[in-house]
Amino acid sequence: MSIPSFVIGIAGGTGAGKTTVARTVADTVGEAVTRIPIDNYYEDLSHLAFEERTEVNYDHPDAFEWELLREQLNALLMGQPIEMPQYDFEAHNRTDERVTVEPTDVIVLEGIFSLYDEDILEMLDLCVYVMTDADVRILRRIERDVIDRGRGLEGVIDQYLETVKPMHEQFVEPTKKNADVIIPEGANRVAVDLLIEKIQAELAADGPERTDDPDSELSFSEPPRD
Ligand SMILES: Nc1ncnc2c1ncn2[C@@H]1O[C@H](COP(=O)(O)OP(=O)(O)O)[C@@H](O)[C@H]1O
Ligand SMILES: O=c1ccn([C@@H]2O[C@H](COP(=O)(O)O)[C@@H](O)[C@H]2O)c(=O)[nH]1
Repeated sequence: MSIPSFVIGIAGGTGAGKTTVARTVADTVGEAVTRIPIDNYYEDLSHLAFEERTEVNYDHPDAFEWELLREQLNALLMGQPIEMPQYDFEAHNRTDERVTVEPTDVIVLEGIFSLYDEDILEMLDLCVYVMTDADVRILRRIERDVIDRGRGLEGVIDQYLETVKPMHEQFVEPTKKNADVIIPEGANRVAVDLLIEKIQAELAADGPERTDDPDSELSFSEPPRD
């Protein structure tokens, strides 16, 4: 088990390429990286019928359970495992399942509001905003929502115009000012390679032999963050 030493937030509009960037980083760097999708922290809406859940504004910050996200991120930073909720986009709801996530050296927090909450910003060492034009994002989203998230074309377009676009302009896009790095177009190879190099440099600076095994001569402990 590790005490995370480097925490990255990856924000950006829907379809910008956040998940693709985060997955590429995690797949390349390997098991030192844990990916935390903020989508897993949408409020539990089990008290609503499916039809009512389709009417919810999922692009407003109030749609998320911030307290749980702060608490679980904080626990990881203290070296404690969490029981991360899971989200089902087809059902518009959290599932009953929880997945145990052990802390690793690098945490990647990814989602439209990764750079929104002041307390979470305090926990991030590197803030990334993936910036992709709105027309490209909506085209990507139509394809993804229809193929992967069980949606109809008309519903995707209505939702985009009624909530996704206005909330993006009001709440998501302004968080770009919190970014240290802006990645154009999502899976931008040059930018993603630089991000991976930065992470590998941070890991190397922490020591290649790093371990928290108390029986190891190389073991060490770090004080929890403020
Ligand atoms: N640079 C890129 N060029 C082309 N397609 C991309 C690029 N980055 C991401 N995509 C594609 O766009 C879609 C949405 O990307 P995703 O990472 O899921 O976006 P987000 O997580 O920001 O909603 C996916 O099908 C992904 O393969
Ligand atoms: O039940 C739900 C929950 C969320 N959404 C939409 O998902 C996107 C955020 O995910 P990305 O991977 O960043 O696109 C957000 O824009 C919500 O509108 C949903 O449709 N239903």
